[in-house]
Amino acid sequence: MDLKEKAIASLKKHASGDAFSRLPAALPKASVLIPLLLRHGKLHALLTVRSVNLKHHAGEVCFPGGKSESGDTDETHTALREAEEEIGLPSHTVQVICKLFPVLNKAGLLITPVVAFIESSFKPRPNADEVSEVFTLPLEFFTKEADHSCYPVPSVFGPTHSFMYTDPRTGHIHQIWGLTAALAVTVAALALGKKPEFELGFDLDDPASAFRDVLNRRLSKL
Ligand SMILES: Nc1ncnc2c1ncn2[C@@H]1O[C@H](COP(=O)(O)O)[C@@H](OP(=O)(O)O)[C@H]1O
Ligand SMILES: CCC(=O)SCCNC(=O)CCNC(=O)[C@H](O)C(C)(C)COP(=O)(O)O
Ligand SMILES: [Mg+2]
Repeated sequence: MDLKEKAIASLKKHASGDAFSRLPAALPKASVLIPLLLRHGKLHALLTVRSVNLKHHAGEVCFPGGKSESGDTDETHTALREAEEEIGLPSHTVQVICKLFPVLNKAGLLITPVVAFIESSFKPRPNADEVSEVFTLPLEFFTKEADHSCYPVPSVFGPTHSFMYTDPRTGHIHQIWGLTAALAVTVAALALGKKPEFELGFDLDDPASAFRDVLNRRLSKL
């Protein structure tokens, strides 16, 4: 099996399917697309920098995504629609792999991560109202200690991860932290089948129970 097939097989084992379909329907929903691609023989992930003019998370690094709209058929539709709106990613070129367990953020928004492969030749067209920059980086970056630190503040799993990534193409330094870092670390560990050099916060052999526990703990506090 090549790198991409291995990643797909491994990620599919952790698909949440409809395991969370009985959650309160009234919860506001959002989706993020975690776009993976092959570049120079390695798995990469695509991230965006949010416009400084946005009301929420201005200037922060995040995956393409956003809130569910009434016309969306499901969480995957939301992720693909948002990615098309924000970075001009044509939905029909995307190979959706799976949905992971949703995460409930502090604002009570239920966020479903959708993992997908995109074409290596994809050229982003950022919508300047929402996205100021798009960059890709090797997925294994999120398994290394070198540019990683931890804040002793609880995030999705364990402490809050933070990474400083210097994009060799632009020289820009990007901080990736909080929810986005937690999702990136999770997908890197699952897709590469590799334990990070720092504490992951869940058992790589059985992430589904950790994801379910986190969600149930958050839901019980609603
Ligand atoms: N054309 C536009 N110009 C400015 N802001 C926009 C916009 N389209 C969407 N937004 C805002 O961008 C944020 C992200 O949208 P989305 O969920 O579609 O990704 C939302 O704000 P809030 O985060 O304040 O709700 C939304 O209102
Ligand atoms: C949970 C809060 C944090 O972790 S803040 C830390 C760094 N910022 C992020 O990880 C961005 C988190 N926010 C998003 O990904 C999006 O705002 C969203 C998916 C929650 C909603 O999308 P929208 O585009 O409507 O803001
Ligand atoms: Mg958005």
